[in-house]
Amino acid sequence: MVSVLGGGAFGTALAISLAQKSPVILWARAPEDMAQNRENKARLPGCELPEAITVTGDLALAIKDDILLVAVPLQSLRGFLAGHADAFTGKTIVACCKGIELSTGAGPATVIAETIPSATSAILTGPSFAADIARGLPTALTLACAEDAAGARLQQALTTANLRIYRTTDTAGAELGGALKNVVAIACGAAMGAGLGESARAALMTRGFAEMQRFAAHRHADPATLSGLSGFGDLTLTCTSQQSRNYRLGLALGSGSDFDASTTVEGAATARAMHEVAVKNALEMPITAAVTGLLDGSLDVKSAMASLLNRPLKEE
Ligand SMILES: NC(=O)c1ccc[n+]([C@@H]2O[C@H](COP(=O)([O-])OP(=O)(O)OC[C@H]3O[C@@H](n4cnc5c(N)ncnc54)[C@H](O)[C@@H]3O)[C@@H](O)[C@H]2O)c1
Ligand SMILES: O=P(O)(O)OC[C@H](O)CO
Repeated sequence: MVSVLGGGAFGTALAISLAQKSPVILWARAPEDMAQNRENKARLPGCELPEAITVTGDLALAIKDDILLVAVPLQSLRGFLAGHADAFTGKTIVACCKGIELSTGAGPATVIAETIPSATSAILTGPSFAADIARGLPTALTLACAEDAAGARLQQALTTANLRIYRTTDTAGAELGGALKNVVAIACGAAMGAGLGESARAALMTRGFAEMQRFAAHRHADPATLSGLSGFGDLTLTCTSQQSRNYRLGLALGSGSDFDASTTVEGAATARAMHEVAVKNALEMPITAAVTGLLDGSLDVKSAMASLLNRPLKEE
């Protein structure tokens, strides 16, 4: 059996998807409302929880299963795993989060390997909105696991009628694609929010993709992974849809409107983390630098765009 740890939008959607095949335990920090109303009103309203889902706040019960999908935000992943390290020993842990740690520059597969070395670690990533998965709309994701046999087992276990899963052993590429596309989505939202137009967005997506490839090469990821669902696929979705929280944060920054600070926006911390790694390693990441400036208030969108346009001309 599979357990899902994390009762936010994505954890709930994955549990709903898996419940088509078998019973699922969904662990949440505050399970009461979901358990009582059979709906995650706070994060995924309008999606009924099937009977096959047991909602619990008892982590020991959830961790009994062998396959554990962990859907907490990336910046919380290390603390969450380390806080229950004994219980996670020897398990198969699939990180369902996207980002790079601010304190270390590590992605989710590395965080699992460092905190629970005895675990088999994997990542589930790619273009998908929780609401689409929960509604049973067709979706394709990437499962990355360095051990191919374990990856194949997970691929089988997590595939459902509407959720098609591809697999790779390139965990570095999969974790970077999912993390970095969020930063580009903030940039695209900001450009659209400031009224700079769709041509500007296309330029940011393309040059943002070049930054993703550069960063991934620095981490020895396979360039082909970046061209797949977890990279190009998720970049396309996130930079073009108002369902994306990263894109919506960008829209708010660009248009000067308010944004609910309690929203999970992985790209904000990831932009800062990437920028630090880029500066330290002399990687050219001007869009990431511009997003970092927008987030800390040192740049506005028009001057950020001007700084990108005024860079020395170069070959593509
Ligand atoms: N929502 C989507 O459409 C979607 C799709 C694909 C991937 N993701 C990824 O899933 C991850 C989670 O996002 P989400 O959409 O579920 O966010 P969310 O804000 O809806 O939920 C986050 C959940 O994590 C819990 N949480 C936070 N810190 C915790 C901790 N220390 N211990 C235990 N629980 C903790 C919160 O209580 C909350 O229930 C992110 O990395 C996101 O990029 C989300
Ligand atoms: O709402 P976002 O911006 O976190 O995007 C959700 C998923 O990552 C899209 O694949």
